[in-house]
Amino acid sequence: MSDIDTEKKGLGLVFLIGFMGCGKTTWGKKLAAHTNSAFIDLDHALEEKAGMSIAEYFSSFGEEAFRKLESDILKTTPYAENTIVSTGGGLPCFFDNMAWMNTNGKTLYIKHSPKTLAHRLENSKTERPVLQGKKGDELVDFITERLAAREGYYMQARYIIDGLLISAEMLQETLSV
Ligand SMILES: Nc1ncnc2c1ncn2[C@@H]1O[C@H](COP(=O)(O)OP(=O)(O)O)[C@@H](O)[C@H]1O
Ligand SMILES: O=C(O)C1=C[C@@H](OP(=O)(O)O)[C@@H](O)[C@H](O)C1
Ligand SMILES: [Mg+2]
Repeated sequence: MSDIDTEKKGLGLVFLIGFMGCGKTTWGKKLAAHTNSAFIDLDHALEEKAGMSIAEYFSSFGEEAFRKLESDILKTTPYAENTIVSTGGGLPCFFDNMAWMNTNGKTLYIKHSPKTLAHRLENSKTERPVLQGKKGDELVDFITERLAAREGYYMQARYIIDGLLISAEMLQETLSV
């Protein structure tokens, strides 16, 4: 298929997955702009529906309720034909969410090392209650452990890319195959 065909057809429904700080939100926005696709960040959709921030939701209702609502929003959001969806880092690892995304769209895992993720997360302004304010070596150790537990889900993605090599063009090319 030529580039022109791909541009006309669009990328379809794409789910970006991976650990907190890997760049799902950042690159989801950029890829959507680059390919004239709609953009949805599921964390943002959840905050809109709940009428509060994720941090507030966690402290009011706990993680179990958060995971149920997150899964519900994933499956009930009306997606336009060409939409880039940035998921929350834990979403693929609960219920049948990963299988659901693979059935309904193309999944792409943005893979990074714990050290890079820790560096990004320490400098990010987004509140992430799962991290409980951890920093330095404690944060690296936490990510190493949590990533090992989650990677079996992430690796079920249809496409897996090295996050250090990412660009909007590279994402578009990968997802067009
Ligand atoms: N090359 C890069 N790509 C994406 N994010 C980067 C990059 N370099 C630094 N960052 C920072 O890393 C963080 C990525 O956060 P975000 O896009 O919210 O990730 P996620 O949605 O996967 O948690 C942001 O604070 C961003 O500024
Ligand atoms: O990994 C996780 O458990 C979470 C990741 C967050 O999204 P990002 O991956 O966009 O930070 C958000 O869904 C929530 O704070 C929980
Ligand atoms: Mg995000």
